Amino acid sequence: MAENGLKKKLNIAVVGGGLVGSLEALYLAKRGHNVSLYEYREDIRNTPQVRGRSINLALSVRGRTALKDVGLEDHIIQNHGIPMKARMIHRTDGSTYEIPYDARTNQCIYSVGRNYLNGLVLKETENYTNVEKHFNHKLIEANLQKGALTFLNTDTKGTVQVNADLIIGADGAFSAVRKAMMKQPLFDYSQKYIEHGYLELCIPPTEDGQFQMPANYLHIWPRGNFMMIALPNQDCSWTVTLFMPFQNFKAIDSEETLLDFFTKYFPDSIPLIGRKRLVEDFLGGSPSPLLAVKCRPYNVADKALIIGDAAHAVVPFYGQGMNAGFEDCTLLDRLFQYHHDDLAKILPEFSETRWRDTFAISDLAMYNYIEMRDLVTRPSYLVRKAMDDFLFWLLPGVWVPLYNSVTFTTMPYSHCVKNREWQNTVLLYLFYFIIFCVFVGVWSYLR
Ligand SMILES: Cc1cc2nc3c(=O)[nH]c(=O)nc-3n(C[C@H](O)[C@H](O)[C@H](O)COP(=O)(O)OP(=O)(O)OC[C@H]3O[C@@H](n4cnc5c(N)ncnc54)[C@H](O)[C@@H]3O)c2cc1C
Ligand SMILES: Cc1cnn(-c2ccc(OCc3ccccc3)c(C(=O)O)c2)c1-c1ccc(Cl)c(F)c1
Repeated sequence: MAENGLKKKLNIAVVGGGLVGSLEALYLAKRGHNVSLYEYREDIRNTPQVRGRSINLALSVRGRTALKDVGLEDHIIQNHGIPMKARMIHRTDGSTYEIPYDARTNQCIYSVGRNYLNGLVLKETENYTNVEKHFNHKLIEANLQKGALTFLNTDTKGTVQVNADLIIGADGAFSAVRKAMMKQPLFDYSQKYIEHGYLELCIPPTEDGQFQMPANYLHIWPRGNFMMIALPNQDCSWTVTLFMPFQNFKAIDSEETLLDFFTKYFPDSIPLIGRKRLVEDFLGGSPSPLLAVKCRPYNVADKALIIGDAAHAVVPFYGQGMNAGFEDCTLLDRLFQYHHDDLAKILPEFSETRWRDTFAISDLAMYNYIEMRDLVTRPSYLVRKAMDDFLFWLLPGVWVPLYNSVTFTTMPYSHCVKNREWQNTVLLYLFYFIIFCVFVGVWSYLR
């Protein structure tokens, strides 16, 4: 707050015009600050889909809450997002069965196009004269304490010096802003590449432009150490993502080994993708790596902050990365409101209150990745899921399964984990009680 009691207009540089950076620029613009958004790539509204980034994503409640704040939720839900009300599990014999997310309240997640959503948010910033967007600007140097940034203009090959009251790094998993933060004392950082990579394939629409599979489902082919999913697109195609260890990708190096593999594990997908298209896209592509990043704190004094994948890149096995990054923007906006734009209070409080939840979703996603291999084959998982679903039906306000609390509520991620631990304890005692009753019953019968 300025001395005269009026709100001080901050000059804020947002580095990264991806999903989270463009949303954060919009949030800050709505607060009246002067925002300069710097993006390495060209304006995605003028370029085709970037390979090596998922083409569509699952949007759930946390992401929707952010979009509602900036007035874009209704547009996305009514005009673009495709509701997925259940999982459609595909067995190896090609048969399928569905598991609703929540039959009682028709909860669903939405499949949204990455480029469409990013472009929509960028377009919305054009309604604010206090937002400048600079594409083809790559951050190459940062003095965070001084609020000084140096960009390479990849068009002119010249450099651009920028000074800002606040630097927000939303420049993704390989963040240059985070790299500058790592020079700060007491900055903790860890990263992990998992052994799995991912490759995207496409199930095209039928000749008359319809979906080849039931549309309102998240299709999952769980196969132990690898799994495949498909999310629907607006053009009635499907973006199929195969997650598999790199060594397995490497072993599939010919049309014959490819078709043998798909015939064994995903036979129903071959006619859907098309043999020719499958061979071309699989052998013509290469799997992308999956990286998890954990770090803290997210701020440097009242000068700089990292959000989104720059702060907490997670493996995609919970469909929460973008949702978590959007939630960063929501929580940051609440702090701006509460502390009247006082960065000396906002930034440290964001770091201190957020890291437990981002660590929790990172661990949950990694847990899902590890557990998924056994989940669908291990009887104990299936029993647990059945008990979860029954108790959720019996006590909906009390017993919320882990996936539902993460995906369909804004319960802090760390509370979702605590909630699960409480449920595990209850089920364990319930299991012991059942064993005890069986024992007493058998003992009484045999007496
Ligand atoms: C296979 C896969 C599936 C996924 N599925 C889902 C899902 O279903 N649901 C979900 O919620 N999340 C999902 N995610 C995660 C989601 O994609 C990310 O969490 C999200 O894109 C993070 O957004 P971001 O803006 O923080 O980072 P990014 O999307 O990586 O954007 C960072 C931006 O910064 C720019 N940039 C980078 N370096 C610089 C620099 N030096 N100077 C200037 N600009 C720079 C980049 O060009 C980019 O535009 C998935 C991820 C993967 C890999
Ligand atoms: C993109 C996105 C959005 N949500 N989810 C998701 C995650 C976990 C889930 O449950 C654990 C489970 C999944 C698969 C098999 C058994 C249990 C469920 C579910 O239950 O529907 C849904 C994903 C996703 C992302 C990657 C893979 Cl590989 C995947 F399968 C799903």
